[in-house]
Amino acid sequence: MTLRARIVVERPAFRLDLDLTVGRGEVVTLLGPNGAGKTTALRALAGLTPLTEGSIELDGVRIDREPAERRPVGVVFQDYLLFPHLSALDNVAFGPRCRGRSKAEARLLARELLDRMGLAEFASVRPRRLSGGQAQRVALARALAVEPRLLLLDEPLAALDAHTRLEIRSELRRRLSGFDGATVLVTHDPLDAMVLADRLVVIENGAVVQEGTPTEIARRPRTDYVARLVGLNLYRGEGDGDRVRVGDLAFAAEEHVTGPAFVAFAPRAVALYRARPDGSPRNLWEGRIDGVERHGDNVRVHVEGPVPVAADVTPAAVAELDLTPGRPIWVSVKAAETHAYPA
Ligand SMILES: Nc1ncnc2c1ncn2[C@@H]1O[C@H](COP(=O)(O)OP(=O)(O)OP(=O)(O)O)[C@@H](O)[C@H]1O
Repeated sequence: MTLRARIVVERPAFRLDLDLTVGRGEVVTLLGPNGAGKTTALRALAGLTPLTEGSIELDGVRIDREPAERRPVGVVFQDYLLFPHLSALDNVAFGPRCRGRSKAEARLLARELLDRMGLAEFASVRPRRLSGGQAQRVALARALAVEPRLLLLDEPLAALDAHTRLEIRSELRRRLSGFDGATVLVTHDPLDAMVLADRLVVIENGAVVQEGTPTEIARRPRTDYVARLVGLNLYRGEGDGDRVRVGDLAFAAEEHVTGPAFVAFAPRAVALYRARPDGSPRNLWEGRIDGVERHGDNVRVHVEGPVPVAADVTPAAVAELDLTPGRPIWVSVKAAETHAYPA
């Protein structure tokens, strides 16, 4: 493990108590409602908030007694906090300079990083002339410039508009997968969490309530918050432009994707049938009822099969469908309600 931490921060009306381990190259997302303690945890890892108790080890070495600027940690803040009066290049070169690199070395390193982020031609541009996505890449380059072994990102997509967000989300995932240290990311957006994380750690009121891969968490929520949060079926597969293959299934979706792809749809987009439906709707397969539970005014049906799926049906439909666990059932999802995007 690269990062091994026990983070305890006490405040008059709040206590954060968190065990966190993150492996090499792993992206762990801290997910939780407002006030859960996510930012506090991140700030404690960065050395910006003191620990009340606990310790933080990176590659077996304790870093929690080191001041922030001595820790091998890179941080991307929510609004990036780029220095407005410095060019993109100097923003990125700032960290290495502070850590004792010569001006020429720091600028060389910064230039390489900006190149890697596809920002070579923006090196001399000041932050206010960058788009949200570009500013985020500069902030990521700046965090990586100190050659961190731990990368921390606080709501890295929050400053972007909804349209840019989709694209930047996939791009950020690719960039994070190229980093071989440990990454801890904080968000309260479930889709960001699902897409960006190898593993989710859900925190509520300063404590971990659930931990696992996005699929595990989505399949078996343990708290109302998590259940509401993951109101999505989500799979990872391979797109051929027309369909996205997930195991034995090939999903037709609204969007066309080639290469590694996610497929997502809401449980309310899923229709269930006792017998194979007439015609040949796309995205159709046979499964077996795994479980049934109340979900707001509806009933959530879990179906096992080639992929596990959650379907929301009305109480009236429940009677018609005979939802006994183990019973075979046909599942279909409209392509128009199925979303695909690059993984
Ligand atoms: N500087 C501070 N002094 C005192 N209390 C604070 C301070 N910062 C945060 N808190 C409190 O600590 C708790 C955890 O806050 P924190 O910002 O870590 O939550 P969060 O999960 O990041 O929430 P959000 O998603 O709203 O950013 C909250 O009750 C908050 O009011």
